Amino acid sequence: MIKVYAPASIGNVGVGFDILGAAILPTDGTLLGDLIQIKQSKEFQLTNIGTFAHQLPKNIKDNIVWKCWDQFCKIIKKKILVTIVLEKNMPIGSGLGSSACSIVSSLFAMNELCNRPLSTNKLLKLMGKLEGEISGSIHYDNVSPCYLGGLQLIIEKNNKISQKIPNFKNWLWIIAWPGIKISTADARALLPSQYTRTTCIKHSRNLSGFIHASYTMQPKLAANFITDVIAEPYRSKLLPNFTQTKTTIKKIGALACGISGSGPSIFAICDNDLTAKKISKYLANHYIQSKQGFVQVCKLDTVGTRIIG
Ligand SMILES: Nc1ncnc2c1ncn2[C@@H]1O[C@H](COP(=O)(O)OP(=O)(O)O)[C@@H](O)[C@H]1O
Ligand SMILES: N[C@@H](CCOP(=O)(O)O)C(=O)O
Repeated sequence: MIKVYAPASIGNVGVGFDILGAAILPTDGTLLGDLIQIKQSKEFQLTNIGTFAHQLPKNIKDNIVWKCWDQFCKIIKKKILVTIVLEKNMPIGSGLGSSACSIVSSLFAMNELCNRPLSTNKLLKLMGKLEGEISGSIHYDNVSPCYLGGLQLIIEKNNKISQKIPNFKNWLWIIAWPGIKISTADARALLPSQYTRTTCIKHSRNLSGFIHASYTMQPKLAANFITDVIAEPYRSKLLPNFTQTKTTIKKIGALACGISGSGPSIFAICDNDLTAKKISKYLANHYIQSKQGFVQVCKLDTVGTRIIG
């Protein structure tokens, strides 16, 4: 039996719509991600457990884990019968890469069980394909950091899908899931198909400036480039009191703040524990909308998906 853990992720990271993603790990050691246990068996079985198992589709063939198993077997041209236990710890429609956690953990686990017939690149390509089937269009900014860890820049060039970029080890990434659901597909449908030249220039300056500041180790400059002119202007209305929350968090001392993925989770970045505590307290008291919601102080998960048992 193989046990695999796949971490939560922040898609877009504010400044890189669809092409920047960060894997995160709570500083208190909480495993904020999905777990998959897999072993070969006489027939295919999938059991869902965990806090958010009740949110999963009732029909087994609608569970993305079944789709991953089915497509993996088709690619390797062998029907490998397995028993899978999915520990669904990530809320669906959270903006924390919930579908990516299930996609990456199940494909990673199948590939390990079958002695890695697929290369890293082929596996990541398949992950992106399955993510696209769920959200309506392929994007790698959740599956790539979830799989490979760290801060991933989606390049899709020279037969490479993504590459890790430098990060600031003293950055703390505070995430808050308010306890409500926003479908990625719906949030993507909200975005315009075209942007003005001014917006394109602003976006390219922000993204290239962030990458430049990351490589030249200028944290304050990097944080100042974390501005979303692509998705936030259209999606912020879906998030409860987003504008007020963002303004207050910045006043408390956040270096940057934005929508995590397609929302409703938000993320804030700071560089010290005291500010992280103040931001967390504010979010817990003002952004959480139901008892299911949560706030976590995280660091970047530099490892990504791994075998834990
Ligand atoms: N194992 C799974 N984990 C997450 N979502 C799943 C899974 N299996 C099927 N789904 C479906 O995929 C969709 C995921 O929605 P999405 O908005 O992309 O979530 P997230 O943004 O959290 O990844 C939902 O309709 C959900 O029912
Ligand atoms: N780039 C995507 C990211 C979606 O992240 P999720 O965690 O909400 O699935 C987008 O913004 O649509």
